[in-house]
Amino acid sequence: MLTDKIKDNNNIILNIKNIFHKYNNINILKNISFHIKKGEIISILGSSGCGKSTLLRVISGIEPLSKGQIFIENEEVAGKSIHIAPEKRGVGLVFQDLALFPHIKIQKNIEYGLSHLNKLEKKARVFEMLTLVKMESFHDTYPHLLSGGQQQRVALARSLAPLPKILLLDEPFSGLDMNLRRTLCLEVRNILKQSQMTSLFVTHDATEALMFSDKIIILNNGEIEQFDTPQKIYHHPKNSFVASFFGMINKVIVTNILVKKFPILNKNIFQIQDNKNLYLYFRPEAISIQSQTDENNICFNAQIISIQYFGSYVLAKLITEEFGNIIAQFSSQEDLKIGNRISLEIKNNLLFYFPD
Ligand SMILES: Nc1ncnc2c1ncn2[C@@H]1O[C@H](COP(=O)(O)OP(=O)(O)OP(=O)(O)O)[C@@H](O)[C@H]1O
Repeated sequence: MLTDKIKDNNNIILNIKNIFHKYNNINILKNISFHIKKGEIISILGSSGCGKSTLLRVISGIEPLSKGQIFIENEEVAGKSIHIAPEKRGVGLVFQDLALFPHIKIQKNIEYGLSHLNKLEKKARVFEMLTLVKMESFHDTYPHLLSGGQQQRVALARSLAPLPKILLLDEPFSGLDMNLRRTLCLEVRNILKQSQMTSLFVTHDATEALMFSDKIIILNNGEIEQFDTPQKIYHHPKNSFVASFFGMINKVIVTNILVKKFPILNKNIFQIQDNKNLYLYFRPEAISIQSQTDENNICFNAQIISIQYFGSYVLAKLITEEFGNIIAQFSSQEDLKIGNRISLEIKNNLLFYFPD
């Protein structure tokens, strides 16, 4: 209905329309379009140099746009002959190098950016933000006396204090050790959800993107490969680039011999053109020890040639007649030994097919 559509449009906080950005005449961002609704947390995931930070800089206004349009709450902030200054866009920023002022206490650090409020309002806002990030007892402390994770929480409180329309986070956890990184990632997600803050988060860590986001943008060489929920991106990747982004993946060429052996493959691949090689992809965890023969699954035998232990799971290198050498993930509770012959299966819905 029209009223639903209008409501939906009003819900859009950031709208990016066909944007391009060039450095030294080289296109770094190429025809990027997407939008973010109120309260959504979106990640931009991509390898080093693909343009993630450039995209954030263009949205914040630190970099001018080469072409296209950017709207924040329906106001055009960048476009043909329009460039609203960064401080007037209502955008909050959180970077890896926190940029807390070292010589002033936490309370004053958070008050920075609240000059439009009176003394009482400032105090109330600082307390509210410190409570949100569970740092209220540290208001009278200097930044250098806090741990890395605590400093990052204060930096978040400072960016949230002016109540920005959208928060841009550029690899905010990358300076921290892995355990703290994962814990803080979930904590920050809860804080952002609690405050209904619309957020755009840059990372090159696939697990972090899966944990943190409502939706993920996969960026490759300045272009969007896929924009979808973590579940869809992981289980229904659009192409081999996206499928390969989340850790190890097995890749096997589809031959007539393979299709003859596993007729179920034929059912799945009818849409593929004849003149292109077609590859079958499956993740190590898609392989499981066969419970019973099911013609809808791919069932095969393998011999274990090596086992790598990771605590709760193991990665086993297998040799198979059908697929050559492949990698499988099993629970470390399984009693597996090098040289064992095992019967395995891959569920039909865990197979991907892409031309290459
Ligand atoms: N100021 C600049 N002048 C010229 N080229 C630049 C400038 N800033 C970035 N680039 C180039 O633009 C491309 C994209 O850089 P960007 O920093 O956006 O990548 P990124 O995806 O954020 O990478 P990383 O994950 O390593 O931070 C890179 O090739 C980089 O060398």
